[in-house]
Amino acid sequence: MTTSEQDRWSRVKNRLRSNVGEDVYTSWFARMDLEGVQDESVRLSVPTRFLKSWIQAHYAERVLSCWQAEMPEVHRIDLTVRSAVRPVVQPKEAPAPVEARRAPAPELRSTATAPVSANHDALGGSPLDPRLTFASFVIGRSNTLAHAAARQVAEGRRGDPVMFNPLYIHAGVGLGKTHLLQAVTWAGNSGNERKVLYLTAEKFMYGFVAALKTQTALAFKEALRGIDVLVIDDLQFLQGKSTQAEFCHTLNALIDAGRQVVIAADRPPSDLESLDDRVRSRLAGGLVVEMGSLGEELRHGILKSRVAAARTHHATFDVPEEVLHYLARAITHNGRDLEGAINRLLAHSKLNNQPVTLEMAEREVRDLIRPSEPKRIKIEDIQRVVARQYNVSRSDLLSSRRTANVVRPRQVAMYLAKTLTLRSLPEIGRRFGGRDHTTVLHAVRKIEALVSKDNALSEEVESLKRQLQE
Ligand SMILES: Nc1ncnc2c1ncn2[C@@H]1O[C@H](COP(=O)(O)OP(=O)(O)OP(=O)(O)O)[C@@H](O)[C@H]1O
Repeated sequence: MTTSEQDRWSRVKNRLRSNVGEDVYTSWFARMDLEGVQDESVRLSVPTRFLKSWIQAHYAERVLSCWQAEMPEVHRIDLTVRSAVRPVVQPKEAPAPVEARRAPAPELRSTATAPVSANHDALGGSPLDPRLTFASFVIGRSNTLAHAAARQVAEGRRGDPVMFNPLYIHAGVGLGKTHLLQAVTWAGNSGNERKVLYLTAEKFMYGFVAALKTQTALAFKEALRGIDVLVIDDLQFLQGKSTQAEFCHTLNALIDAGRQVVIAADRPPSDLESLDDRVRSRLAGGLVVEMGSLGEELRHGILKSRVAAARTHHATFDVPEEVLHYLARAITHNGRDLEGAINRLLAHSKLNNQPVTLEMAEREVRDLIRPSEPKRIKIEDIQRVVARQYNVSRSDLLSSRRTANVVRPRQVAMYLAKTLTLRSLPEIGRRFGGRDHTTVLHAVRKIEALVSKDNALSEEVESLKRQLQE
């Protein structure tokens, strides 16, 4: 490549960087090379097929226009996968020991077909519950999309194009994240064709720390990257700079190598405040799906499926329809309480040798219902729900930005914090990026005045309240 071509390429890259932003640039373009320019076409290369198809699908136009800004005569970009155009040159020096020669994160293509069982087994995924499968997962309005995406991932075969990567599922406590992730793991592993590894973020963290201590970190990383589908649960618990850096490498390496990553957390990527910006943007770059609260119909379905599961071991156990309806209406909190209720009815009817009745159910699950206790709403929940409704991030709400699309949602969130929680104005101010209590008071008054005359806003606020109180 001539010096002038190199200079031009640097300028195009700079344009691209400012066009797409630093995060996107680093994730997708940092390893794109110029192979040559001929007449009207430019040849670029990337190290993996996945990068190629992603850039073609999402950024082809922008890459072309950045080139055209430098060279108007360019009308075509040919993007190739590097190994196909530039054979890897073996180093001349004496061969390094095998461990040291292992490829770092970006060159993981070489592990694509490597046998991984030994290391994979050594990795030891987190334990799986045999009951948490697709067969026992009940589909309802709030989880249809998450279920469909998870199924699609589970049914993929080695070598299939990966449609959304990572698949990121978030939901509140007990709404079925672990169930869905373990279902993906069971189903993915059942064909024995792919290696699917399920890890909680804590296990990932401790596995890495333990590996570092026993000097096996390299083998651990290799093993981790040698699997086809990595499933990570409870990502909100991932902490520590070096673990996060390792997680980021693993994520990039797997995604670039066309392997699937599935993640669950209790909040969207933008709210994982302890994670580095680059990781967050990479997480948000796949498919992010929220599972909402369990509606009554879904709760009823879950109860039914729990009873059916119990009956496989206790054939005489039965729960009348009216009891199921009562429980589905009364236990609104989460899936774990539904499971607990059925377990109690089962224990009670077995131990006392009595059939389940409505009266027995009311007595046995009383503490799971807490009818008079209003749900305690947290300021973070308000911020999360408001941010989602207005399509801004939670950090926007806490920031000092004063654009209209952020100011109004922030005022609504402050108003809800004042009306739905017992927090004082100064406390609310502190929780909204360290604002003064007079700012909160102004927001509360403003929204109070507006809802009395603006029907649309009043409906929005009511809908937010319903979502928070559900
Ligand atoms: N759609 C569903 N179908 C069947 N069971 C469900 C469903 N949603 C939740 N459950 C059940 O509710 C219980 C809690 O679900 P799970 O452990 O998956 O929640 P989670 O979202 O991972 O919670 P946490 O945030 O506490 O980890 C489990 O027993 C699970 O089987």
